[in-house]
Amino acid sequence: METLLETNNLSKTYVVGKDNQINVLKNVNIKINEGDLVSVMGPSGSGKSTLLHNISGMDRLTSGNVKFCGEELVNLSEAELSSLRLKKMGFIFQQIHLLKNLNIFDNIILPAYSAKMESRNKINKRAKKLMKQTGIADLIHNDITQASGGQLQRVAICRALINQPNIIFGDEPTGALNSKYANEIMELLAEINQTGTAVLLVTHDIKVAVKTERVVYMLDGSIVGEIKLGRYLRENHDMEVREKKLSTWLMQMGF
Ligand SMILES: Nc1ncnc2c1ncn2[C@@H]1O[C@H](COP(=O)(O)OP(=O)(O)OP(=O)(O)O)[C@@H](O)[C@H]1O
Repeated sequence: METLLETNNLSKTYVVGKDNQINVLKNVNIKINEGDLVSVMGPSGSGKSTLLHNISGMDRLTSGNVKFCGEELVNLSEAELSSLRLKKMGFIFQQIHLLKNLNIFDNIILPAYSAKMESRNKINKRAKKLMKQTGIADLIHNDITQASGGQLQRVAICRALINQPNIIFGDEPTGALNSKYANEIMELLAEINQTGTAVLLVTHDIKVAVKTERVVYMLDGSIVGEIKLGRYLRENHDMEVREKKLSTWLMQMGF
């Protein structure tokens, strides 16, 4: 597998107030290969979201570097970074940021129309295909007020996938959903990953992490452990065995 994303001693420091420095990420080294399915766990405040923001170029690191698709993010301008994010990365968050003045279909196609990489006809066709794949084909004419939370997260997934990114970053993507919807969304992300898109998720939810291929654990700004669970869809693993393995390990980590 080719390396898709790699950090080298990634550190992030915030300055709060006059001269109070907080070292939120401390020499983090993480490698994501093409097609990986990884989750990041750890206690609140350990730096998970900050890691996601820094490896995806949403935020600027303080020292070290991040290489994504062969590009050193530190060398890119803001415009180059946003173009890279638009074309090669997809994002899903706990709070689903959809535009209220656009209907569901238009929210999905917007990033592709903005990227101008393909004809509108081709984009529309892919959007319809994604809506079908994610089980929301019936919502094509609906406004975003005319869908459930679980359906809106599927809309966000379609939007994240519309430019055929190399990776999807999810920051607690199931955090606002009930357990049924959360489970469905995680199944969907695992299926999408099967088609080759890497997925990196920040999560507190063992039920989400258990469906990922490996779990890294963050504590106080550092990655302090990693467990490999294997691909559950591909290898048809026993869920109970995976859950036991993961929860025992998380307990050892102090979760
Ligand atoms: N913009 C900022 N300015 C100052 N401190 C920040 C900023 N963003 C995050 N922090 C601090 O960095 C630390 C890590 O925050 P982060 O959101 O990455 O943690 P997390 O592990 O994702 O937490 P949670 O699980 O609660 O979402 C926290 O102490 C937080 O207060």
